[in-house]
Amino acid sequence: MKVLVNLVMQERKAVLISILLGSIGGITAAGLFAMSGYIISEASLKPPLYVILILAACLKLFGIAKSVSRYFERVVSHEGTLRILSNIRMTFYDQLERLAPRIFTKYRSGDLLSRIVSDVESLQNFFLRVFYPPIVLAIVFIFTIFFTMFYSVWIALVILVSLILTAVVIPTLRTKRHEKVGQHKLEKRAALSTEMTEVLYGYRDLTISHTLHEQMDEVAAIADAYAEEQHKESKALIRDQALNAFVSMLTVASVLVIGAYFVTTGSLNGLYLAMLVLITLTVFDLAIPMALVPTFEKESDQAMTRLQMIEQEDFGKETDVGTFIKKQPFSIAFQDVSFRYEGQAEDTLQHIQFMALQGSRTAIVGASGSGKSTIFQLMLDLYNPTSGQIRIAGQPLEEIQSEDLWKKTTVLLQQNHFFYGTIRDNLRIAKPIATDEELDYVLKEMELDFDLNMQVLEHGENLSGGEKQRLALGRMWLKNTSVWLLDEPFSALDPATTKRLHHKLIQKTKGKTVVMISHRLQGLEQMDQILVVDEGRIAEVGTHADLIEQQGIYYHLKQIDEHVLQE
Ligand SMILES: Nc1ncnc2c1ncn2[C@@H]1O[C@H](COP(=O)(O)OP(=O)(O)OP(=O)(O)O)[C@@H](O)[C@H]1O
Repeated sequence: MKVLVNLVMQERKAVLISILLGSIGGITAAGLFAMSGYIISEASLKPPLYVILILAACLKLFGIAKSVSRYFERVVSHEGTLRILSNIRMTFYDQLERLAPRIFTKYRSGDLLSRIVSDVESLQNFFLRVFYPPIVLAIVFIFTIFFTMFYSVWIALVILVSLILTAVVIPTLRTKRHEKVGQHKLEKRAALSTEMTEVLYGYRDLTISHTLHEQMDEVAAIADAYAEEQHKESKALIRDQALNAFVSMLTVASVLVIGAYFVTTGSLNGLYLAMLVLITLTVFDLAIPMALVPTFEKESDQAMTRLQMIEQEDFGKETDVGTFIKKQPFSIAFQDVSFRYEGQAEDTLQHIQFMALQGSRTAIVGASGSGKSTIFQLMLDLYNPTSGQIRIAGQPLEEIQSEDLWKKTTVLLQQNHFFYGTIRDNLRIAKPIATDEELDYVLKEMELDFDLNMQVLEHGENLSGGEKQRLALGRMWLKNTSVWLLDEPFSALDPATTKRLHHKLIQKTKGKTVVMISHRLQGLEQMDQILVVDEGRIAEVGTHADLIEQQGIYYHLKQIDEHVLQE
């Protein structure tokens, strides 16, 4: 709640103008109806024409003032809300960006989508319906009560008591129930978004495996549950509004009865009765939406809490502290590093110890599942070691800002994302200022015969596996920092292309620190050291020649590799 108020108060000017215009709108509306009541009564007494004319002119004035102030109140408050939402989105996006590579270990993408779209969207009600309308209502009521007191203290008292009932007592009594309904609705909405995202991602696989219908049934069940929560909420809202409307009507009736009684006793001039009844009717019309305040307040609060959960999530690293990596290219050292994935019974990596010297080339090889990519992820600070230490340029990794590390490394992962757009857009991710000549050169280096304007479909759907890999390598060519980390850069390429690109890679990375994971064992003769990983341990270390001479795991893997190639 405090956070929400702070966010709204960043738009102080919009808040003040909305309150001012809202109050003018409310008071002029009350004035308009009061004046109408008065004219009706006055007209029955057949006053001179000029009196009617003056009153009618005032009526018009009130009408115009009411419409103009209402219009600008809406404009200012909605513009303010849009700015507030935009600030929230930016803040949330900054948090996501900071946590992005690690966040998927704890959150599913559909849930994140729901937070960034629906939860942020829910917050618009906070300013528009929760924050300033009650202040406007209070101002209009104070004005009305003082105005009414001038004619009858008792009628003013009736209005005051009814106001407390509609604006405070009834909403407070119902807050508890709304809390549950709102919470369930947000949870169901997040679940629906999560399941829908999964189905969209896996649509093709589900269709091929004939399980789409079952999956869609599950989604439909969640959608029904969400619709039910929405239905429950709508019912509660309507009930509350109806209750407020009932109290309002009761108040109007009371004012009429009490007023009529005072007219008969002579303590109220009958000329003012219609005016008092109509002013009461108008101001209570403004009070009816107050029934919705607790619901929207709770919903905003819960949505904000869901957004904040991510900010408060402990991903095991303070990314905003630490010094910068100054040395280029830098060395990477693992000192007795062990690592266990959350929820796993055993360590995936055990006592990993090695040093990739600055400007040297290291290859990590080993069987599938031996832990090569995990070493990589630790190196990139995507996970923290369970024990031991990783040092970058001699500094402990935990003291280095992840973003600084990522900025200074050229990283190729096994899976790379391609965006809907052109080849140019997809390459420029690595270097936004790259010229077309530069991009064309990179495409040529990657042996890709693409036009820069060629359309890339979502997830690179219209590219082959090898094309995607070369396009991703092209990004590396463009980024070209002094440290390269490559996870299976040629796994989707044929041996001949692999050989040519491997050669180019060696040329391109001269004098840089290179760590490359490789399944296949071609071209590792140029590596300064090869680490052979076996079941989470480093089983062998040495150059190609050393390891061949040792006739250990590497030697055997190499023999199998060559055998496979010959086949
Ligand atoms: N996020 C994760 N949570 C739990 N276990 C994981 C996770 N990622 C990988 N593992 C497990 O850790 C082990 C090592 O995986 P890793 O991806 O490091 O192997 P790899 O040597 O790179 O394999 P490949 O050559 O097939 O890519 C595997 O048994 C894998 O199942």
